[in-house]
Amino acid sequence: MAINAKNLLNRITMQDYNTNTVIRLSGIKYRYRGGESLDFADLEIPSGQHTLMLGDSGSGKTTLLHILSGLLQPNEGTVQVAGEDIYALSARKLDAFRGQRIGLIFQEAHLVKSLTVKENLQIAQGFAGAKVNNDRILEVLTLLNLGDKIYSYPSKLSRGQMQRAAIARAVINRPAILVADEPTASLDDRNTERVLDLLITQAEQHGATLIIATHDKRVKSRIEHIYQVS
Ligand SMILES: Nc1ncnc2c1ncn2[C@@H]1O[C@H](COP(=O)(O)OP(=O)(O)OP(=O)(O)O)[C@@H](O)[C@H]1O
Repeated sequence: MAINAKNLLNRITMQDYNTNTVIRLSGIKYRYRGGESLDFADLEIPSGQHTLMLGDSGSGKTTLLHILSGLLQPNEGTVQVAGEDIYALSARKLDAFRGQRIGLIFQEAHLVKSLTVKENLQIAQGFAGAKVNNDRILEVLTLLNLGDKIYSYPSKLSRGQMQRAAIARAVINRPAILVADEPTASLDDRNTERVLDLLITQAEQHGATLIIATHDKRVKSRIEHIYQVS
């Protein structure tokens, strides 16, 4: 075949795409006990891309986030994250992998109530097998405007502060993938903008891949790529 600029470009683009894919889902099916099977379209997400998972309530967004985060093994299909077939890993290795590579933000903050904000971040560092790094904790909390809450217990935080503490915990280990489930649910427009700014800025600072699941139409204008869950 004659070598010309066009087919060279095609080859380079294809190779780049393949090596940069950070999440690859194929043939995924999940069935809750007694429920119908949820089937998901195949998905490839290039490293650093920001993706919105959009779908009606009950369509399976949370289920899919849990599957790609290593929390819920599908009945069928493969899940590759950063080149690893994650459900082929031992439970211990999968825990460490998740702690190092994936930052999760759930609908509820799920902070440990008996620990201060600082201690919650220290256990997140420990869970990923990293050494406790108090400088990093202060850096992240300051960035998220929570520096003065470092010794506070979760019960003393406002809803917005709790959510920012959950974002701090998700980004503390500079994960390659940041996953947020309905981060703007029940927030007013101003706070929705703030939370999205935080997530996008945090992801951009470390070139992280950002995945947000929502049925909040306000988020749509901020994220370029859409994966429809139906
Ligand atoms: N623990 C469970 N046991 C049984 N069925 C479940 C369970 N969790 C979810 N489901 C069902 O699986 C389907 C997908 O749920 P999922 O929470 O993934 O949807 P979602 O798109 O995230 O919804 P929402 O936008 O309301 O959060 C729904 O029909 C739901 O009822």
